[in-house]
Amino acid sequence: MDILAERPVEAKPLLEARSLRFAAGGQTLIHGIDVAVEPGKRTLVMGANGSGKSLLLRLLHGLLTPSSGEVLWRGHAPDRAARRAQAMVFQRPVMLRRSVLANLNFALKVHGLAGRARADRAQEALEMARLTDLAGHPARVLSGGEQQRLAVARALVCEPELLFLDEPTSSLDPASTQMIEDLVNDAHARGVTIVMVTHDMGQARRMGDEMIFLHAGRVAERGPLDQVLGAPRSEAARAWTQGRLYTATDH
Ligand SMILES: Nc1ncnc2c1ncn2[C@@H]1O[C@H](COP(=O)(O)OP(=O)(O)OP(=O)(O)O)[C@@H](O)[C@H]1O
Repeated sequence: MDILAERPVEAKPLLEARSLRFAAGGQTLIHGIDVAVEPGKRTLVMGANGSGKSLLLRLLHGLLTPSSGEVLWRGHAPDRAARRAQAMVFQRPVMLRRSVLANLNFALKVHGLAGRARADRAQEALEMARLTDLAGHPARVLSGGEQQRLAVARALVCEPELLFLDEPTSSLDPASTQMIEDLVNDAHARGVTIVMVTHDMGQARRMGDEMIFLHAGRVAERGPLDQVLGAPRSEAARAWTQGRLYTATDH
């Protein structure tokens, strides 16, 4: 018998950070981080204010250039196709001064879709985000919850393989949060890999497969969410899960 065949197949990371460091204003803010994002998983990034969560997301997505180290997409430097396979949703949605539908159409146009295919895809996205009735409204007059639904729909409409979300529900009420979580979970069920920053422990338990816990620009802990929350090894993550205050200057 081939003993190699009995070994579990290791999933290759979709995205990897190797010795990622970022400095600005004479300060090192991200200190040589190594992380891997597994395909098809929902990886949550948690940690205190200022621990570097947004910076890490921006570095992984290629919006910031690392001072040293590298980000790899399927083991290689990200090319144009890799960038097109990723999308990001920010804490505060940035809407074009156009209608809801035009915001979706614009994203699809940039992605190279035209004609019937574009119209059909935009319609599906409207339905998915429950925004069909608001299709003709200026996007900027929508409520915060509706804008964030549009932002998630606009990110998903081009069918990314990887979706980054930076605290997408931090200013939303429970009903709006639920709708965003449903959109993200539906995308995940269709195979989209998720990397999401959240401060919300309930959301982490509802949505996380893997956890990266940052403390002062370093990875304090990472692993399966149940393991990190159930038996945290680092003091920073332990304090967090127990609801204790633990400041960035504690070590
Ligand atoms: N361009 C920059 N120049 C200098 N300092 C920066 C820059 N961007 C971020 N920082 C600092 O880096 C640290 C990490 O910022 P980051 O936004 O990643 O934190 P965070 O973990 O996302 O925090 P929060 O939970 O408050 O959103 C902060 O102290 C921030 O002030």
